[in-house]
Amino acid sequence: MQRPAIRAEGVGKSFTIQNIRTRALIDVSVDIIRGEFTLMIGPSGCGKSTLLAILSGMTPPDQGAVYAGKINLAELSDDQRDLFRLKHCGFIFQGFNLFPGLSALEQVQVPLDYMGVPEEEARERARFALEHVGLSRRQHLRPSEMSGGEKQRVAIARAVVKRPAILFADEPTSALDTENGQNIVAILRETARETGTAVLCVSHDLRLLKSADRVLQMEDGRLLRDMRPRSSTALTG
Ligand SMILES: Nc1ncnc2c1ncn2[C@@H]1O[C@H](COP(=O)(O)OP(=O)(O)OP(=O)(O)O)[C@@H](O)[C@H]1O
Repeated sequence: MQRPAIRAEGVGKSFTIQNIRTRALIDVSVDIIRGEFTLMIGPSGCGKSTLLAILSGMTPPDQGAVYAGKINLAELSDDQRDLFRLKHCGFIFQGFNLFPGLSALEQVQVPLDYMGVPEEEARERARFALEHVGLSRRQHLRPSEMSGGEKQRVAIARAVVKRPAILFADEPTSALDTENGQNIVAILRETARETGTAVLCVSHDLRLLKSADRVLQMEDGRLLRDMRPRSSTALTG
């Protein structure tokens, strides 16, 4: 049975700047499934980042609901949504967002420290997460001593160490060459398969299409198509 980690229902979002209103999202309904690598594509400005921000509880929608289980994120306070993100969401960004002064092992431990996990357990879990991304031997290195691909793998380890229900990746391969990019995608897919995490990846990189379990295509604030490339079926659109 397909279990959604998060579900948007009739979500709408607009931004108004200098009296000009932009409808970033229009009546978007979608569920992101556990254990799947879902890719979200679409032209610049079509609403991908806004949807990602709403699904992760970073931004509240103007209309609609976002369910994590029975909890509607749209009804939570800012503090409650912050706590939801800390406990249940992992994030990976194009620019890695690592701390310059920390070793790989320390970077991965940071979220566990915030969550109050005891030091020894945090260290053990961080080591295991670095092993998952193939960096056991490089755990003492700082970002300046690592390649782009290695830095992104540390970022993945830092995101998965929390055992999040959902992992959001925003353009995770755009700063990497083909080989490193493919390596990162393989790790993200494996993470979904092995841990049951729902991985939602926003990307312009169409090379990722062949690795995705599911592809969501957006256009002008709407979800245009919902496809499963390997089974060649379009669920909608
Ligand atoms: N904070 C904001 N204030 C005003 N307008 C915004 C804001 N965030 C997004 N928008 C507008 O909403 C629309 C959707 O933007 P969004 O960033 O979600 O698109 P995107 O598909 O992620 O684009 P890209 O691929 O270029 O990152 C755009 O027209 C954008 O200008």
